[in-house]
Amino acid sequence: MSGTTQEETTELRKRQAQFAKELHGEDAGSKTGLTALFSKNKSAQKEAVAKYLKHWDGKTDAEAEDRRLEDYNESTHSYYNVVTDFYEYGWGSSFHFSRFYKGETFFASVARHEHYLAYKAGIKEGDLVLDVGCGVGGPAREIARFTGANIIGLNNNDYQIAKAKYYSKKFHLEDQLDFVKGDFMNMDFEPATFDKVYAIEATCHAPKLEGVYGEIYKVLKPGGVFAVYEWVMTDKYDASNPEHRKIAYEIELGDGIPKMFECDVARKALKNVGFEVLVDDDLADNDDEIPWYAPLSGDWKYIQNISDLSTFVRTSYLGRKLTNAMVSVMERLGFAPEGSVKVTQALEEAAVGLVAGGEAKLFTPMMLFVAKKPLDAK
Ligand SMILES: CC(C)=CCC[C@@H](C)[C@H]1CC[C@H]2C3=C(CC[C@]12C)[C@@]1(C)CC[C@H](O)C[C@@H]1CC3
Ligand SMILES: C[S@@+](CC[C@H](N)C(=O)[O-])C[C@H]1O[C@@H](n2cnc3c(N)ncnc32)[C@H](O)[C@@H]1O
Repeated sequence: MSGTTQEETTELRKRQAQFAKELHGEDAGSKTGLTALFSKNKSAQKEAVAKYLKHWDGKTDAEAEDRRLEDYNESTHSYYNVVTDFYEYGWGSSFHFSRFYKGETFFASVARHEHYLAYKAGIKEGDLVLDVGCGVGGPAREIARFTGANIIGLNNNDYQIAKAKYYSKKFHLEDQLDFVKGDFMNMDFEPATFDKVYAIEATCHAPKLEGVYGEIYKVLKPGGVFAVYEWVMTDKYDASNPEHRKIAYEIELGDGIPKMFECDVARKALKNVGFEVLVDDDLADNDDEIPWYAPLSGDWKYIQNISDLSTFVRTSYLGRKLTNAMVSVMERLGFAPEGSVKVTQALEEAAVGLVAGGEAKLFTPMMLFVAKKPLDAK
């Protein structure tokens, strides 16, 4: 975190890149989903799962929380090393939630959620844009096509960067897109580089929101805009209520988040680093007939379209049990690496916590903030 020297950062990056090669192989980009899972280096996968789960021992006291916050970089890196194949298998290449219109397909709603953020940020052709925590580049590809902007994706996970690069070549978007390795708590870009910055369901992995928002503020040009879909606990959340804390812990554990912050913490952090907040809107706080957590809810009444069936089969409660059983057999037979079942169990906790948090409106994955760096900022 803070106090890390340049040598330590370079050393950490080298180690993570080497480990990624060992775990996923040289041609990491080309294999997807469970096919990729079955071709992992088995001992490296076991190590990656252990590295991720070492901080998740059920403890929610301040000391346990501090350990998770301190180790956020390695811990998140390990989390995405082990979940990326499952995410792609179950959800596609955009790792975020979205609102659903009646009759709209799953993938149309995911794309619309991305277009909406681009529209709110005012991203236009020729802009230089930073995507903070870009995953395997699903949103960057969609927003590049939608707006004509040039986008750099920043990510601390080598496997996801390799995949994002592979896809941008495959879809002939290399002229508009680039993907770079880096920690969003300590960015390497020159100050005042970008016209716009966006982040989709990524900055919640930060140990301190002022840290990541401060870096974004620094790399934005004066007058530039930052738009974010933030994961936060809502004003209904009460950390002293054990039921509420249990839900927050399930979300933290299953989603690789050191600590879920409350909405007001995010709001204040934006202001503290110098932003002028233009939009402050929880997009999940509505009466949508089909809630954002519908695919995970297991309620078949939410299937809108025949083309959604394959997604729903993978994401619903029954579908997840089926995947878990399949992975369990494959692990026992030695086809899937040791630890794969533990990963499906952690993801199950995520799904349960997210649906419970969504139903009770204790949690939102789409707290939309649009914030501006003042024109006269230094
Ligand atoms: C972790 C953050 C900040 C965002 C990711 C949001 C979502 C894309 C994921 C949250 C829980 C994930 C699960 C799956 C896909 C991606 C998420 C919805 C699965 C459906 C993938 C297939 C597995 O068998 C079950 C997973 C349940 C959780
Ligand atoms: C849930 S995924 C969202 C990815 C992408 N925004 C999308 O919607 O598809 C969160 C992303 O944040 C990245 N991330 C987490 N912590 C990071 C850090 N400290 N620095 C850079 N990227 C980080 C992860 O590697 C992952 O790609």
